[in-house]
Amino acid sequence: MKTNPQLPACISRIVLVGFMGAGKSTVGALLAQQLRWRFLDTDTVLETRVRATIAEIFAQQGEASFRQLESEVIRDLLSEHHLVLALGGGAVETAATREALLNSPETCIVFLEATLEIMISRCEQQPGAALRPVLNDRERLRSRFEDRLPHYRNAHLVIQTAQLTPDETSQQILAAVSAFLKENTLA
Ligand SMILES: Nc1ncnc2c1ncn2[C@@H]1O[C@H](COP(=O)(O)OP(=O)(O)OP(=O)(O)O)[C@@H](O)[C@H]1O
Ligand SMILES: O=C(O)C1=C[C@@H](O)[C@@H](O)[C@H](O)C1
Ligand SMILES: [Mg+2]
Repeated sequence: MKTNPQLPACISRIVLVGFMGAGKSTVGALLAQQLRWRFLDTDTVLETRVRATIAEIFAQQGEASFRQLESEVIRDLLSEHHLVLALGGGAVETAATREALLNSPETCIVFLEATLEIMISRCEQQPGAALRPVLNDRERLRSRFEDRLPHYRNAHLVIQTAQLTPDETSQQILAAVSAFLKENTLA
């Protein structure tokens, strides 16, 4: 695990970033349970808000429109406390989203890292893989991954997940942030 020096003095929300299949949704739910915080996933919040699936939004409105909606959802959720938030894999592509994340006080950003091959294989084992627009645009997948990496790496914590279970990943995050939690929410 790599820890960047600028971890916030107080943490009242944890945001998980990383490519599709990094484990943001899986680990985020576990982490929130352990902290007794709320867990939200921007993909799910967006789908509920727009009353359409991500595949439908991509097909009907295009990716630029999806990114705009995603950025609005993230901006809104960054005002919540005691929240673990899993971001969509491509959220860091949007400059306004990156800015909102880096300027959000008391927010700890955690990058879940693995190789592209491992993450593709994790995604392919999930139901609905055939409907995922970015996953299925295979020609652009590696360049998207490489373009996003420097943004993911701006996170406060970087965790290599390839050799870990989701529970071990969650435990590593807890160990790294527990001294910084604003309130003692651990049992
Ligand atoms: N060490 C690990 N950490 C996290 N997930 C793992 C790990 N090993 C295997 N997995 C599996 O990989 C999958 C990760 O998928 P998940 O939906 O959590 O990723 P995601 O980062 O939220 O992706 P997306 O950007 O597509 O929403 C899950 O099925 C999970 O069980
Ligand atoms: O990597 C991406 O661009 C995406 C990841 C998913 O979480 C969803 O936000 C959507 O399918 C796009
Ligand atoms: Mg997810």
